[in-house]
Amino acid sequence: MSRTNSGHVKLKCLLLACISCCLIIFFYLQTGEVPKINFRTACWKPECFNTSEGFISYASPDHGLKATSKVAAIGRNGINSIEGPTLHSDTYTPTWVAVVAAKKCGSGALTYMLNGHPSIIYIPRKELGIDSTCNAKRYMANTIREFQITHPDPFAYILRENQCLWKGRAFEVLGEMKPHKIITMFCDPVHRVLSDYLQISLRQPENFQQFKKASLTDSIDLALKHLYAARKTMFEDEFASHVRKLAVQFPINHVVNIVSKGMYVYALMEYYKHYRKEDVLILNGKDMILRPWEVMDQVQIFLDLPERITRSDFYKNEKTGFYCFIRQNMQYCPSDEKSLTHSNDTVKPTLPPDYVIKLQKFFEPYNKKLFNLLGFKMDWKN
Ligand SMILES: Nc1ncnc2c1ncn2[C@@H]1O[C@H](COP(=O)(O)OS(=O)(=O)O)[C@@H](OP(=O)(O)O)[C@H]1O
Repeated sequence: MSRTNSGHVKLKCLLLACISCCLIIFFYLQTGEVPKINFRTACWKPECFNTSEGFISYASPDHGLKATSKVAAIGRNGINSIEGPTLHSDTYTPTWVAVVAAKKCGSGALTYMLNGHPSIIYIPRKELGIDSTCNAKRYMANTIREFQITHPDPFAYILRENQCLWKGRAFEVLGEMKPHKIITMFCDPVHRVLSDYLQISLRQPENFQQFKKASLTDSIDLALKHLYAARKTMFEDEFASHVRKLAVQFPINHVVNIVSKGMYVYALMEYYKHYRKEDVLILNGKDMILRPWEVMDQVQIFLDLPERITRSDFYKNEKTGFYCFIRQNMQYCPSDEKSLTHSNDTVKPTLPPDYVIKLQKFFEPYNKKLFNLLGFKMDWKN
């Protein structure tokens, strides 16, 4: 072999090695798994790179799951086209659902009640023993696999991870373990400010220290000042991403967050980049308080589950004003201390009327954008 020829061969090898490294890094970033190259079935044609059944197979432990097989045809909402692990047979796999609701909009009651459905398993995050499931990709993927083995029967697994609402790409890192469907819940952003402030000041005093004991109205003023100034100096896209970052990068107790977390449109926009609209269910927190059985119905239809939770599973607790859920051996009936802003017989804090107006004015354009994106309005009036 001539010197030039061997030089070319070396160069080609080097190039091939570089491409392989890039692919491995890309794959790792996407899935959190180190890919194992199966040379026997390797396909180096460009079209192979577009399919999940190309030359890469998973090196993760085999729990009896076929990592690359297709999700079977289940449900009328089209999840049959989603790639995912198949359990035990090629014809059935449970639906993975992530509840990512706006903080203080009623997702606690929602998930608890849904857990009363015989075909739903709600997995509390504390059971997973991690702080956040948005980015703990390897851990999440393994835990989900294990749950699928220990609970092979139920139709849907629900995980509540409200922190992920502001990280629209959050679940992408889970790769094939990404939830199939998303349930979110929004409520009146004006009332949410009060609810959030009280939650931090009364229930999380350790976080409240850092609020520097700003009063509710001082906190709102500071937050509005920041957000109006940012809006003025930034382009729309830049501002949207700034709002998303506030919720994620600023500490939980940052005053700006009590207002910015009500600008739901900027959270939802990101979700729609990663999920089809029909795979995202938007619920109204107000319905959860007034007609929880209707919310349950929406979820049952969305997940294509048999209607097991009905109106007769609810009764009103006149003392708290909330509906309680009772079904077989499950009961959810929060005491009047659970709610920080609602109760029928104790005086709860309210927002001063001038602050209601200030906040309504601030949220108006963002609510409008949200309703345009949704194609329907949410009634948040009391
Ligand atoms: N049935 C029932 N029982 C109790 N509470 C109910 C119920 N339905 C909705 N809500 C409203 O849920 C609000 C708390 O929301 P979250 O559970 O999402 O809070 S958190 O984000 O998990 O901290 C909570 O807000 P506050 O009343 O402002 O505390 C409730 O109004």
